[in-house]
Amino acid sequence: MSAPNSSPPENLKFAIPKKGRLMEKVVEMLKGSGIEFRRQPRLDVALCVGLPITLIFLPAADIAKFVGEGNVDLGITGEDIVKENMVEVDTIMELGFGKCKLCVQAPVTDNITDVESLAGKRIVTSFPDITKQFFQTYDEKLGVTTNINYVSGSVEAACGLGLADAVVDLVETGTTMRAAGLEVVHDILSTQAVLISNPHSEHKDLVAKLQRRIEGYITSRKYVMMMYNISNELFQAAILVTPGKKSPTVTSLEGGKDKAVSALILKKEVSDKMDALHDVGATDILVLELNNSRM
Ligand SMILES: Nc1ncnc2c1ncn2[C@@H]1O[C@H](COP(=O)(O)OP(=O)(O)OP(=O)(O)O)[C@@H](O)[C@H]1O
Ligand SMILES: O=P(O)(O)OC[C@H]1O[C@H](OP(=O)(O)OP(=O)(O)O)[C@H](O)[C@@H]1O
Ligand SMILES: [Mg+2]
Repeated sequence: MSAPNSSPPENLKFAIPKKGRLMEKVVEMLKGSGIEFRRQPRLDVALCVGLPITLIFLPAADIAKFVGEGNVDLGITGEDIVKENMVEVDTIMELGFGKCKLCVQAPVTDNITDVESLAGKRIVTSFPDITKQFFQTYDEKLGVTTNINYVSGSVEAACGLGLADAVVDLVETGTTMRAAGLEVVHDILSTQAVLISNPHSEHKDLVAKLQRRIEGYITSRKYVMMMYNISNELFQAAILVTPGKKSPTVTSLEGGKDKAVSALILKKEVSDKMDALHDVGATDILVLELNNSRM
């Protein structure tokens, strides 16, 4: 695989998915993290504004290999792809999107409950190495050879077409699997999108800066700022409800009888926390969206 070499040599090379659901999320995340770029139509390389970074748009399935081999410094792809490629990369952070499971799936009508009974049969997948590794133990135990065939997409069609007895593919909602008349026989692994870097990259400082920016953005998507007033007597009970990410910020209100508290709250807990604060006796409860953060 040759290095993408159309960027200034001193720039950090950052590979991101060129299409699909991961690309949409990554572009949104980079924008929110202040990593702006201008991409010309049909070009797979873009320079970042005000940062010595060249973005390279690549198929998600190729990114782990590019990072592992040092063709690029940094990349975003699925953990499933990192494992399938068996490359040595540093996983800098989990990104909280692209979450799904890699599962062994078989036709519902076959009523297979034990994955071991698929050893020695025909399996179709886009993850041949993980699949091979998974079935190896059963193959050795039973003295058989599972027949694993690679396809790059639409894996679920393989059983219906008579090409496979089972497939190994990703399941998120299960809609694709059910539409193909399949069911999960066994979960192999859980995956999500990750930021990965080449262990020998010369851009450690810039990688650390990008990590801080992305972490700040992720925190600002996960949390809101909750503010309220509470009397001195009820204060201890209230801060048990809102201990904050590190600790709440507390100021005394004019007159000294009440306190104003602000604390970060997980978005998913907002309604429960507001109810609990109301029950404790807090007033003037406000919830503010975060634009960005740096912890
Ligand atoms: N349904 C899904 N839900 C969540 N994450 C997913 C899902 N499908 C794939 N992924 C994650 O995204 C990675 C890339 O898959 P994706 O489908 O986005 O790319 P692609 O197959 O190259 O593109 P496309 O499907 O648009 O042709 C997968 O390896 C996995 O980590
Ligand atoms: O459980 P679900 O919510 O249905 O999602 C799982 C499906 O999503 C992905 O397919 P994609 O749409 O990317 O098509 P592809 O297989 O052609 O890549 C994956 O390969 C599964 O088929
Ligand atoms: Mg896909």
